[in-house]
Amino acid sequence: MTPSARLSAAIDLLAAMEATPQRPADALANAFFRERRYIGGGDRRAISARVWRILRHWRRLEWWIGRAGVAFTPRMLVLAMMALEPDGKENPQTLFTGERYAPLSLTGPEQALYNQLRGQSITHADMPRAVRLEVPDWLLPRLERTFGDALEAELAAMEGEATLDLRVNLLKGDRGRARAALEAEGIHATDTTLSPWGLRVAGRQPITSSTAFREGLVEIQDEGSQLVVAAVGARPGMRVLDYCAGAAGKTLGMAMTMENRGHIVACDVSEPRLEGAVRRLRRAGVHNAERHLLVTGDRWARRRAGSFDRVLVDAPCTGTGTWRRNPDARLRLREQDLLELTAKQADIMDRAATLVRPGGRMVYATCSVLREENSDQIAAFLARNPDFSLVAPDSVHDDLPPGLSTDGQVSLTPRQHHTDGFFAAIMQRKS
Ligand SMILES: C[S@@+](CC[C@H](N)C(=O)[O-])C[C@H]1O[C@@H](n2cnc3c(N)ncnc32)[C@H](O)[C@@H]1O
Repeated sequence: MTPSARLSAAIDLLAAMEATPQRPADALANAFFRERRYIGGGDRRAISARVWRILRHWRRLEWWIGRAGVAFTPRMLVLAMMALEPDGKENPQTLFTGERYAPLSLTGPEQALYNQLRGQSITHADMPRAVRLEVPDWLLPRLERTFGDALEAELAAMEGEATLDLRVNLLKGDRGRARAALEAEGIHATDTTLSPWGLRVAGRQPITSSTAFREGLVEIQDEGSQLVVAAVGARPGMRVLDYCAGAAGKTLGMAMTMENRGHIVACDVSEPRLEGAVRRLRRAGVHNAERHLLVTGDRWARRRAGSFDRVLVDAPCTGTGTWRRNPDARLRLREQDLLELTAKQADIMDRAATLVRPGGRMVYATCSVLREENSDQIAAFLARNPDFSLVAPDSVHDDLPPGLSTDGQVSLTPRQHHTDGFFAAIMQRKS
């Protein structure tokens, strides 16, 4: 594709996002490219890179467009980003040509916007703090409560691009073997510093078509997510429950630390998500897992009360820890969502707790950085359930690196740990 045609496709993708603002950008982009199979891998990456860069700067671009008093359109967004790029080398005149596959020529107001913004810095002193930090107004006080003086630095790190991490599946081989297998296919990876099973891949690489991935030797999983698996400490012979298993991302990790021995149940209320687990479990060579769809008034849970050594609650959450991957999620998040999610998290935790055996452990985790979903939830749960208490990671079976948690709670952030934002709390039921 020519640079103009790529630009045109980026404008079309932004228009699709504007038309359905409640749909996640990555799902929209997947559908967009599926309908345009003629767009090759390199073009797709270039188009997505432009769109994701705009998503990361959305509130500031919106502010500049509003200040200029022009209509807020995908073309204006693209132009504003071009004008405000610190080392912007693109010339809109040569891209908006109106020729075949290129965007139409610039209108007067579009050219005026570009001229007005060119050479300015994207962040302006008059911007409200929430605009400058690219967060919804209602969320700013909550983020201030979480991060205090470190807020700006933490949010700056959350604006960066996420790393591409893999978990080596010890059921199939070790880190050295996985590194070598990937290297043989031109994929350079280095050991992660916190997860004992992680590899970090340099740049964007087509992992899913590699032999190591197809044979189940590696799985794509953020290092933070791997550390949640480590916090559970699932061991061979245990009975383990992954209560919000989704497509089994963490079930796979726990089956690995259980060395395929004992029994693990992956539960969820979503049938399609659990369905997604089947292929992954098979590829990873997991033999000790069962799936169970949770339904209202489930007798399955009642019959298994107090029977699991480990229960993981990987709760549905705002996903504020994954903004590096999904910058559009910031724009979609509403206060009502947070209120509904915190009520749901408390309910799920109470239900899951009934399944823990005396002396067993429940690990509550989210990929959120908000206290409301993390330490506040734990404090409220412990007040409601006095037979549970926080415990430090197991010193005998410890996959968590030292120093990450002393009180049984782990808070990871992109700035401090170079992972997604994750929270995990380890709680033990009285014997
Ligand atoms: C954060 S996701 C889980 C991700 C998954 N553990 C992984 O590692 O890939 C949260 C999951 O909770 C599920 N969920 C929502 N409400 C639930 C409920 N009441 N009980 C159990 N699971 C629930 C959702 O369907 C979703 O799959």
